[in-house]
Amino acid sequence: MAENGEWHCEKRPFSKNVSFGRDSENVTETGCLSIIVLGASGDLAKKKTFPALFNLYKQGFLQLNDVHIFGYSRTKLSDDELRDRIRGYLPLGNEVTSNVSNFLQLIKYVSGSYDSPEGFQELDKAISEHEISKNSTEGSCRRLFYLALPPSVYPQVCKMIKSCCMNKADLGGWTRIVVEKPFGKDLASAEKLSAQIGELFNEPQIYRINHYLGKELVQNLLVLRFANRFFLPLWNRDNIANVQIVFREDFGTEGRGGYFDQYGIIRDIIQNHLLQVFCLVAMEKPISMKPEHIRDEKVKVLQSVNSIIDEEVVLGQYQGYKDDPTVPDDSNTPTFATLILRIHNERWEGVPFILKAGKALNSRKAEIRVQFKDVPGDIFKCSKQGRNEFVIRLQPSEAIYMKLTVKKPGLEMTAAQSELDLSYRQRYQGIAIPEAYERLILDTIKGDQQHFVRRDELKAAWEIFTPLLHRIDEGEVKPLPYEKGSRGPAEADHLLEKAGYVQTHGYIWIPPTL
Ligand SMILES: NC(=O)C1=CN([C@@H]2O[C@H](COP(=O)(O)OP(=O)(O)OC[C@H]3O[C@@H](n4cnc5c(N)ncnc54)[C@H](OP(=O)(O)O)[C@@H]3O)[C@@H](O)[C@H]2O)C=CC1
Ligand SMILES: O=C1O[C@H](COP(=O)(O)O)[C@@H](O)[C@H](O)[C@H]1O
Repeated sequence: MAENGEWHCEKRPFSKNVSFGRDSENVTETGCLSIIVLGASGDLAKKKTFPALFNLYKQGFLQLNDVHIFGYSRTKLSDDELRDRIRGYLPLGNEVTSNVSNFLQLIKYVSGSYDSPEGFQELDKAISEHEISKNSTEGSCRRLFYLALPPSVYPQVCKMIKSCCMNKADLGGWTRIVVEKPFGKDLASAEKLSAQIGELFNEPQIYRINHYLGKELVQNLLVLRFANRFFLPLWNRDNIANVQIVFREDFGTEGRGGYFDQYGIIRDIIQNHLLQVFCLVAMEKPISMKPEHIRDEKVKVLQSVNSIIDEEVVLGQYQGYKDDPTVPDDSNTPTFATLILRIHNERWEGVPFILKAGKALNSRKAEIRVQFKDVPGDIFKCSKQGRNEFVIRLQPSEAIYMKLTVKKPGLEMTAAQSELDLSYRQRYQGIAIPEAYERLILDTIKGDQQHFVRRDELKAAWEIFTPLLHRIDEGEVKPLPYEKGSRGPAEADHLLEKAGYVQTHGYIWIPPTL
């Protein structure tokens, strides 16, 4: 931040960094960089991966004289055809046209299969040609493989990368792979996938991406919790009544029904995105901000979570979900879930963490809501007004606000609910908040694994949900129908109430306008 209080993003060359968690410390990164997007013809690649690379390019993190980007998939495409597919998805501000075309010229396409060496050998040749053209010493080059592919092909693709496309020697260069969620369907399948990939790559080479960890306010959580004195004594069972972590979408699974039906809302959102947020809210203070220290604490809190009980789960499926021709008529897949996690430790015993996610609801938002207990000896009858709440709005309209009771302005001594409000759009005017993928891809290039999921963390996450997921898969726990555009099943609100959440009636936070 500049002295005048404004934030700005410097245009700068890719810097040598000192992040913890790199493949090897104290190595000067001089070799050229190849970013290979596998599954380049797909949805994620065009909507997220290439746009994120474009943003990094615009800010000077990817340099024309240093970086090359390769797309790889089975679809037969020319370089220009791939560029044309991508062009329409690039986030254009007041863009100079030459920026877009220079970026697109960085991209080459190679077509090949995922399970035989020919295509990968051709890819390796193309990468090597690029490296040679940049006069890079063999072995000093950096190769980043982004698997924008269905997880079913991860093992074979990793084998092919390992046998055909690795950086040739260890002269400061590296080979890293980025894998997308869903990483497995349950504990056994995730462990199998981890073992298959783990035989080929070391943990520091594997980046399990979860884009929620790249969101601005998720990245803010540890700072908020551990850099502010006033939260430290309050953040525990003595003061906090309950915590909600909520994800809502106001659209259904249209166009993705086939994928979604095999996974459901718990695997799609709760086991990964909401659980990562949960870790950051509930974990103990790490020894330092080093990635391994943070991830150690996340694993500890995950391992302290009790088994989920059926009485603390409400599942829903929106009416019309099964109209999608790719969804079976007898689908038992939940598109909505509210469930309670309970942590068996000194800080959190007895505090319900309510995780809620749903598709086709009445609004789109993601937030964390920490509700405090009632004031003891309440001389103002504050509890009638509602409880103190600390809310972190992850999206849309990023904000942090604190609901508190104040004297209503005027002659009378009346208490009323109000808020201390840090709305980002208002407070940080003119600051573009980076896209999650942009940040995370930059981390993979820097070798910073703080915002990526470690193998033992993933295992602990699946351990929490697998028994419930199996009961759902077996049809033992069934989703309740709910209307599209509603709040979800009413039973979910009853569960919240039962868990001790007290809703403030007649109060609504309105994001300030400029
Ligand atoms: N799309 C999104 O918004 C998000 C996606 N993800 C994850 O990212 C990954 C990629 O997602 P997305 O781009 O949507 O997926 P797509 O279905 O678009 O698949 C990507 C590419 O993979 C190839 N492919 C598709 N199905 C198969 C198959 N059965 N066997 C081999 N290759 C196949 C296709 O390329 P070709 O046929 O040309 O080889 C396709 O273009 C997935 O793991 C997904 O869960 C995560 C978060 C959000
Ligand atoms: O991973 C996924 O996330 C999106 C929601 O992402 P967001 O950044 O827009 O909140 C969700 O729609 C999708 O089902 C899921 O696979």
